[in-house]
Amino acid sequence: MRIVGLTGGIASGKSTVSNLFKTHGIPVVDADLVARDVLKKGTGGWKKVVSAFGEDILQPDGEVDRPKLGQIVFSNPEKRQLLNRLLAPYISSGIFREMLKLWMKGFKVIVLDVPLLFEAKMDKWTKPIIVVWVDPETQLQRLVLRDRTSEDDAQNRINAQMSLDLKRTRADIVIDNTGSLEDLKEQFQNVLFEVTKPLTWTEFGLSRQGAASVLVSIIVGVLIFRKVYNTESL
Ligand SMILES: CC(C)(COP(=O)(O)OP(=O)(O)OC[C@H]1O[C@@H](n2cnc3c(N)ncnc32)[C@H](O)[C@@H]1O)[C@@H](O)C(=O)NCCC(=O)NCCS
Ligand SMILES: Nc1ncnc2c1ncn2[C@@H]1O[C@H](COP(=O)(O)OP(=O)(O)OP(=O)(O)O)[C@@H](O)[C@H]1O
Repeated sequence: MRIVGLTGGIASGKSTVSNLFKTHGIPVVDADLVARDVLKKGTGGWKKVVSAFGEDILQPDGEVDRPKLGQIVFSNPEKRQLLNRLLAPYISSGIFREMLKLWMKGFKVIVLDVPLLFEAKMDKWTKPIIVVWVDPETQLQRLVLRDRTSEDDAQNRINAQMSLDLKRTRADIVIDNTGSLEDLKEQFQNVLFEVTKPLTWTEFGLSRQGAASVLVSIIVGVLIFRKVYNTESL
């Protein structure tokens, strides 16, 4: 199985690119959705976070008040690191579970959309790595517009991540999403071509079909060996 890494900065356009993959039949594991699940009321992640940050971060219905927690962690690096540390094991196992489901369904190419792919060192699982880059002014504008937030708040969130310029140096493929959606779709055609190239032997071995072929080869090998061995010992 080919595990494509998709990352970038906040509001750089990862979800927009993810949607293009999905419309072309390539499934996407969305780490933000996994991170939401592991913070739902009553889960292990929720318990850890409530005991570390206190009940003040809860809404009256007991769910985490996400904007409130966001304000705390995006303006305080130590608290953000604490939240990351608490949730990281739940997020990685959630991502792994989603990947396993897609593996069992027989998908040969899947995309992991992980905003903190490099920060969480998940880049070693993925090849190729796609970074969706955007110029800083456009990123800030789009974030303010999408989240209807202040420039200060948006800048805090941008500053909480590794810089997009550094991320692009670690990419196999860079998508520059500073232009229009039409520009993006045009670049996406090349990306799709790269990502859907025939699998390498290693990728094939990691796919469900590859694993099945290895298993069948082993069984056939053992049967032939036993037949030859039995014939010789007669
Ligand atoms: C702080 C929380 C509650 C704020 O929730 P909110 O609904 O406002 O934002 P949402 O989860 O939709 O995230 C929006 C974007 O913020 C950025 N972001 C989220 N968490 C982090 C983080 N810990 N560090 C840096 N950037 C982050 C990502 O680019 C993400 O796409 C939430 O982001 C969270 O639980 N974060 C910790 C989990 C995490 O690391 N998520 C990223 C998945 S790899
Ligand atoms: N090329 C583009 N032209 C104009 N608007 C765009 C373009 N690409 C994305 N957008 C808009 O910019 C905003 C951010 O895009 P998107 O939500 O895809 O970013 P993201 O990287 O997934 O963000 P997050 O890290 O918060 O999940 C959205 O409102 C989206 O509609």
